[in-house]
Amino acid sequence: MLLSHKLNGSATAPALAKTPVTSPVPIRGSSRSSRSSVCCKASQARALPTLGSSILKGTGLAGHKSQRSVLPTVTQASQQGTSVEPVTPIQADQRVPVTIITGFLGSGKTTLLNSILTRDHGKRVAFGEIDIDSSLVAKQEVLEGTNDSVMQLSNGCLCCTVREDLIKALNSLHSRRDEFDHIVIETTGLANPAPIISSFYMDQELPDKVRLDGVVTVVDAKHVTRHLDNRKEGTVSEAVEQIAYADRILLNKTDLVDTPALDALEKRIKDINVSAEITRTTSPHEHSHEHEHCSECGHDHAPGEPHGHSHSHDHSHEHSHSHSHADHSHASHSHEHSHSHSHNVKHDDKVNSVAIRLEGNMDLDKINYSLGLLLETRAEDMYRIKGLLSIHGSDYRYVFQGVHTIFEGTPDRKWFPDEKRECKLVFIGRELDAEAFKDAFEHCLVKEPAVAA
Ligand SMILES: Nc1nc2c(ncn2[C@@H]2O[C@H](COP(=O)(O)OP(=O)(O)OP(=O)(O)O)[C@@H](O)[C@H]2O)c(=O)[nH]1
Repeated sequence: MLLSHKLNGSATAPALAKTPVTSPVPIRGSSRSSRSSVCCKASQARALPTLGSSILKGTGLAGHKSQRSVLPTVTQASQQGTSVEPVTPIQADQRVPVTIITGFLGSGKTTLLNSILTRDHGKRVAFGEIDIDSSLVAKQEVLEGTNDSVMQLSNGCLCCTVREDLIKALNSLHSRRDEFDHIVIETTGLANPAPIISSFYMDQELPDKVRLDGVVTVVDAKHVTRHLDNRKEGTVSEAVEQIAYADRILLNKTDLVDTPALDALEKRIKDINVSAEITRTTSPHEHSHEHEHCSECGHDHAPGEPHGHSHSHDHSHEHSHSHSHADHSHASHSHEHSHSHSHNVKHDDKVNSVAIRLEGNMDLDKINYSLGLLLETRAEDMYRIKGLLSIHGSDYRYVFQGVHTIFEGTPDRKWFPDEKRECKLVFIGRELDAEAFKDAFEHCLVKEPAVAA
């Protein structure tokens, strides 16, 4: 349902409120992604898209413009001897920011959203809910003061249906953009938010109207360990994927978990996604502990009430439950072991993060080549990439981000005269080898001539 609400307060997705700027894009593109390649089974099975991270200060680009390889645009600019400066002046981004809220069943998305929508933060929010798992996807749009209702979807290719419907809804909302400041989309269902995120980049016009501001994942601190561990051989659990795509993570229901367990959980989350900011939350829920929602059986239970299934809400029991998964360690154990961010992820989540920070300037051709190669060869494993680059010969910082085959980058602001020139890159994906990544990107640095003694 899409509703316009007067948002009060600032509990909104914190990733949202940045002041964006926009500019054209010397660095942009996506590896050979095409609509067909990101559609249907391919996109459902994996997930593709996303961005909206706060490092990207609004771009004039998006998927449809980024269907080209990441290489030619930049290389061309460089070879022609042209600078990599922005082509037109950086200007304020007028597009409507959209936040996607995702999270496992019962994690507290709706409760949090309700609190966002009723607090006094002076923003008007249009809110939409999309069920990405149901075989029948239905959606309604209702704007405050009106009763315009809207779209009922039929069965069909789910990701196409979701995408087409979302694109229509957002386009239609945009025509009334004076009525709200921000759009929030809550995803329901188990799946990862990939088809929704990709919608922002697959349409021709949408990227000029709305910008994906961020993906917020609500994590149920009480039950997430089980969800993280619950995966079929050779696959990644949906809970892991939801964490991997996040720009911001709300670790919710902290009232039900003790601090050491929360600390261990945060560590496990950071092993998956090192760049998302984690905020611990306790939602103002109606029936608190008396009736805790059970995400496993879908019902609310009073404390001590039999669940009719194996898990208990008692901490010690939950620990033993998790240990019963033979190939996983429990989150609470993770702090006892030293962790590697490369292959040996203790929990066998397979999804890990590599964060690289390098002082100095990058050679445009080399970084372009390296990123292009990565997109060519590891696109399916690459859930998200984000970065801030200092490019040799440019006064501008460059920010980029990508999801699987979709990639976009743009000049940000000028480096301050006394600012240290450095590059930061974050990769979140399956089985990423930190050392190999570091080596590859170190080679992109411009070697400064040795200073004579
Ligand atoms: N103890 C506790 N319960 C919470 C908290 N946040 C939400 N709940 C409860 O958890 C249950 C599920 O919350 P919802 O907001 O409906 O979760 P959801 O993610 O929207 O659920 P789905 O739409 O089914 O995926 C409700 O019974 C809430 O009252 C919290 O911080 N602490």
